[in-house]
Amino acid sequence: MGEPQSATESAVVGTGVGKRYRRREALRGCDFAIPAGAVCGLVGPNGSGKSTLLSLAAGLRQPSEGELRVLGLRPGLDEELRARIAYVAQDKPLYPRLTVADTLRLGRELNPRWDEELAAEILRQGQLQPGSRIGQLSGGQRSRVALALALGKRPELLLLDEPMADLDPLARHQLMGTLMGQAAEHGTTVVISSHILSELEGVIDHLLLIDGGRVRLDGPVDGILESHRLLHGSEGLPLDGHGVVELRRTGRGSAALVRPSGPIAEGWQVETPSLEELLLAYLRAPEATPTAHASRTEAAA
Ligand SMILES: Nc1ncnc2c1ncn2[C@@H]1O[C@H](COP(=O)(O)OP(=O)(O)OP(=O)(O)O)[C@@H](O)[C@H]1O
Repeated sequence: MGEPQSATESAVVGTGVGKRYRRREALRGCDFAIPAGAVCGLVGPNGSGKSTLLSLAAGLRQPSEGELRVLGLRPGLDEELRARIAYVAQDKPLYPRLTVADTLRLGRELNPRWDEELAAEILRQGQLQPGSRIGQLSGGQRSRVALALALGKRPELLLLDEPMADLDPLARHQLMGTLMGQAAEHGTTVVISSHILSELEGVIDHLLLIDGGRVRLDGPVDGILESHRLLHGSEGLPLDGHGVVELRRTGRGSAALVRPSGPIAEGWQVETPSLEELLLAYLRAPEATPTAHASRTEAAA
């Protein structure tokens, strides 16, 4: 078994990763590095390639081009990796005929580092009956079982594909708290895809934004926010020389998200964007200049 990754190493590294499904190109030329111990938000519009990227990292598929390393190994090819990562797919595949208790027993039998107490607690919080069949649970209840299995495994890397999408707000809040507590306690790297941007604020410390199968942003959240400014002002104020991610009209004038390259012209009201404001601007402006590499470099500087 390989050595655990130190905090300075990367847990997931993509180099020119591409994935093609027959004629459709889902990912192209993706370069990124998610540090070990990070909680990484994987964000992008529908069909941008998030699930594809997670399934590659989980070793369920192989890249069509480039290289992907997970905990220093090749997912799907290096067998030992299977025990060290947990993957919760978007459709939460579980055995519908098994009961909740059978499912937990399977987790216990298959995973040497199984944390029974944690898995059982997650199920108890959702008031799930051990004798209930998986096939008769609601979508949110199945998500809870899938998360109990994944967390109970005590993985070094947790890959979560929209894990909270069908949970009610209270359950989401509670499970996110459990997830973050466990990640902090055990130094688990978490990669979580989500469309609920407010859910990621204050939770993730690394951002991977993909759009149209390409990486647009990859870096520490603090550094990315710090390298952008949100501007409000009257229409026609100059933005010369700055990298403009988005410029739009508002009821009272103009708003812009920019990557400043020097002093900002007088008249603009200047703020550092929140994570949600930054992500919304990028998602609204899909054709903006690709900035992935520059962001990472600046954020690291
Ligand atoms: N098994 C498949 N066969 C063919 N094309 C696929 C397959 N899975 C995904 N795709 C295509 O690859 C692209 C990326 O899909 P993917 O599911 O990775 O996106 P996503 O960002 O996870 O989307 P969403 O936010 O809707 O879940 C899409 O154009 C999709 O139609």
